Amino acid sequence: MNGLFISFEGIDGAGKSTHIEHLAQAFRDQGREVCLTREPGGTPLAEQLRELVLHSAMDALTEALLIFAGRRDHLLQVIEPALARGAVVLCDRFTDASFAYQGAGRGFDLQLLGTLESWVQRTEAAPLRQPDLTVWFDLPPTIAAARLSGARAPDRFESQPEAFFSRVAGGYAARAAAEPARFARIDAAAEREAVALQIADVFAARGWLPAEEGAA
Ligand SMILES: Nc1ncnc2c1ncn2[C@@H]1O[C@H](COP(=O)(O)OP(=O)(O)OP(=O)(O)O)[C@@H](O)[C@H]1O
Ligand SMILES: Cc1cn([C@H]2C[C@H](O)[C@@H](COP(=O)(O)O)O2)c(=O)[nH]c1=O
Repeated sequence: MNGLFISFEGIDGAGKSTHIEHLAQAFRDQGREVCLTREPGGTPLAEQLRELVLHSAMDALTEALLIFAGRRDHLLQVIEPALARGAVVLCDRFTDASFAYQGAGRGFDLQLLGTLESWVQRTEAAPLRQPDLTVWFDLPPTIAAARLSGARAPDRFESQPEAFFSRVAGGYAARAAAEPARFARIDAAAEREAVALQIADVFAARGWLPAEEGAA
């Protein structure tokens, strides 16, 4: 069976974590091996880099390089081996987040991000490894902020002002417009159950899960 690489994207608080575990179980119920992972992070080394990126002050280039360094390790140690085994890789964020947060959010050079993407995502198995599907939780920043308010101590990204998240949301919209076949937009402002149904439809339409299996 072919591996499947699925990423989940959206601004902080968009609702990704709420739905990923249920999807993982739906795939397991179909007899699939599931690799549940995240970025930044996903390997011991990349988790250490995550701690730095989320909590230590640094300039935009340092931030981008650390994120892509972690991504390289994650891709080689976890994602590629899982895909080679035929597993379903469910990844909470991948490179679209770099274009949205570092590119659109911080104003970092998009061309340089493209160069890093092409270096880091070239593997023995793929000239440019990208997700087969990116589930994009689209949510206005005001709603996300309200959902997250008081929930946890904010990290370097979560403590950014609303204008930052408006730019990040615009960055995701631009990536989705550039690759409409890879992206599935979810109206994440809907009630939890309605969001789950939208996700179920996306997976059923691709024949990856039975119609009822994706709904929480
Ligand atoms: N459809 C929804 N309606 C209302 N609240 C929701 C909905 N979906 C998720 N939430 C709540 O919003 C908060 C953020 O959700 P969640 O942690 O799933 O987002 P996330 O995208 O994983 O965030 P982050 O990337 O910052 O970790 C949680 O408290 C969650 O219970
Ligand atoms: C992959 C990736 C992530 N980020 C940011 C986005 C989030 O604010 C944090 C991760 O936190 P989460 O609660 O696990 O979602 O990291 C980024 O700026 N660039 C990236 O490439």
